[in-house]
Amino acid sequence: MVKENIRSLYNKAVGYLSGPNSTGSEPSTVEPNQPDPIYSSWLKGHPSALTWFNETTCEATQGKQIVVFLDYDGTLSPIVNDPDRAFMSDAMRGAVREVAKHFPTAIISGRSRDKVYGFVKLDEIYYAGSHGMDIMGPPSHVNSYDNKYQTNTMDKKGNEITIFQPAKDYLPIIKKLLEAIKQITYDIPGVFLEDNRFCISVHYRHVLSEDCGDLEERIQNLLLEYPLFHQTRGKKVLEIRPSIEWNKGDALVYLLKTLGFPNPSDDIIPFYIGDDKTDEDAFKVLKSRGQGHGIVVSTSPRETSASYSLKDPTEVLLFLLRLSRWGDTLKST
Ligand SMILES: O=P(O)(O)OC[C@H]1O[C@H](O[C@H]2O[C@H](CO)[C@@H](O)[C@H](O)[C@H]2O)[C@H](O)[C@@H](O)[C@@H]1O
Repeated sequence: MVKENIRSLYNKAVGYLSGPNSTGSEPSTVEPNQPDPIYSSWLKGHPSALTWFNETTCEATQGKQIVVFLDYDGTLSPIVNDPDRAFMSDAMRGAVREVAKHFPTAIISGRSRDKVYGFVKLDEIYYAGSHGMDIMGPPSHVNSYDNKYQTNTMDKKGNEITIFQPAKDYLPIIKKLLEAIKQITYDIPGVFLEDNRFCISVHYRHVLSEDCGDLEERIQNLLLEYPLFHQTRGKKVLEIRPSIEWNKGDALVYLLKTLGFPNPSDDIIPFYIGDDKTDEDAFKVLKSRGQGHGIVVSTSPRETSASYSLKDPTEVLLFLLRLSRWGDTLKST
């Protein structure tokens, strides 16, 4: 039954990629007819994870624990104009669910944890919101983190979980900062503010290009009054966050520790798939630990610490389905 589900999801994704005359075999249309020479040369340094993750590489993972980390926007859902409508397809949800049946799986997003959960709606995975500053992970008995920021509790199903919020002390001031940002940006048409609990997103996708400089200047000036915060950038978004030494890479390490894999020498293969600048922190961690594989989602060449690439969420879907099929094979052997 599970195998049937995976096969039908996989065929659907392959059919989608191959177009209406699809034979159901691996899509040849994944490669454009006229490959861009710059992209092709970049691909040599960051090969497609779809090409690379074949039977031989799967075999090489045998005996090792695969752990899967996923970004949300631009990875599990396509980038869309309205941040409130970045829905995940049922096929993608099904694929993540299947992967999580075989391997510990976590989503690490810039969104608030509640918002990501609202899109993903899966109880069988872990979530880290606010760029990793709000983690819902496995029960942690690890002492190396400040217990002040760590709470052991139960999820809806009565399973033990740990909430880790290293920027907890900043909550009251973030609320104040959000109000201040509202006040200085209300007269710039197209600005959309998103409360990501421990971070604030200032979206400028719909702001006229001639107003963008002004918007950024106002934010910079305001941040002079809030020295405990700084601004980073995502896709058409300014992200305001507490200046603590914590990012998606730290969240990945935290989750690996609480999953029982504290050391770079542990026999595990973590995969991290993401499309944004903030995902680079996680790619760097994997690279420096010499553990697992970073997979960047990008249709164009870019500077990255990831080793492999996927073009878009549709290719992410195919990759996840392939991973879950491999998990199925492992189970039956
Ligand atoms: O870490 P992520 O899960 O990738 O979150 C990063 C930001 O993603 C969202 O914004 C981006 O996606 C929107 C929907 O596709 C798009 O409209 C926006 O322009 C993108 O920047 C999210 O809304 C932000 O709060 C996150 O910081």
